[in-house]
Amino acid sequence: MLYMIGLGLAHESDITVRGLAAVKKCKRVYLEAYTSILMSADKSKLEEFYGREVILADREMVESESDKILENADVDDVAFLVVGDVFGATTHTDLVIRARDLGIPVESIHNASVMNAVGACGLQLYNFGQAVSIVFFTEDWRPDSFYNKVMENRKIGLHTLLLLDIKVKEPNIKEMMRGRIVYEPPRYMSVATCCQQLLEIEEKRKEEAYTPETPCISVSRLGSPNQSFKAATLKQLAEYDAGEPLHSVVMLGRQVHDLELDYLLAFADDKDAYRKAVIADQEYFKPPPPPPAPQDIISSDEE
Ligand SMILES: C[S@@+](CC[C@H](N)C(=O)[O-])C[C@H]1O[C@@H](n2cnc3c(N)ncnc32)[C@H](O)[C@@H]1O
Repeated sequence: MLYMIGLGLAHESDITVRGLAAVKKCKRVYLEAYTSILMSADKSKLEEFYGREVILADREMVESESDKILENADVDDVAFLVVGDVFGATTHTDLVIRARDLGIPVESIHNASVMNAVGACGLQLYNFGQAVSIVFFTEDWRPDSFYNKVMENRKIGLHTLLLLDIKVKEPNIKEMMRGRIVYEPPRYMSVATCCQQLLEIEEKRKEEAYTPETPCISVSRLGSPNQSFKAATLKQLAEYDAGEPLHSVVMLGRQVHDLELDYLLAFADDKDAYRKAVIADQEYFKPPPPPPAPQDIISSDEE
């Protein structure tokens, strides 16, 4: 059996009771170690907690050497651990498809994901549109495909969850050209970098999917003891230090319920200014008023 197990967001003890029971009986335990990090527990802490060896599975192993992970999984139990939920943002459906093709039974054991825990900022999950990923810009690669999705969300008034790039175990390109594999230190995109990149793309596209005054929320270290939120405009968050990783950003849509706003104001330094920014933002993509009902149209003869 291949067990796909979500670890939750921060602590080794965030794994579910059923997940832990499965890990303990598995012959091999892999930890997917490139799309997210368990903020309050490293490999050795996990090994101590599970009483089992944990094998780190980097991108290369999961994407190109999945046979290693799936070896004998038709007769032995193998666990594949994913920070957050197994199907939250990073889906790992490829691995499940390959297991199915090999006749290996698969069982998923779910957990909290950034995709649902973000509700802790006070916005209704029902009012979120498409989530987008923001990747680190390089000198010659500054992708803006997220922009159209944000525009689509904002046109129908929905909030956007922006998930930020993380780079673990990235080879240094210059060293690679010299034929040596040297890995860069891990990098996690900050709220400030994300917002600066967003501002740069708006400056380039000028279609007003959002503006520097658009209200946003900085979300850091969700689910950990030092989880924090900051409600501010995009421009303000471009200068904001959100502390240790992991970070995400939420950009508000026009549909903000009074209760959502009340909740958010607790995270704003200047509550009055933030309320004004939210109200002003509701003018963007505002739908035209509905046409009058036929009985309300008074003809000029009747007047
Ligand atoms: C590709 S997603 C992986 C999501 C994970 N599988 C899950 O279900 O939560 C990773 C990105 O989500 C965001 N993220 C994940 N956990 C977070 C947390 N605890 N606090 C803030 N952002 C988080 C960060 O932007 C991070 O780079």
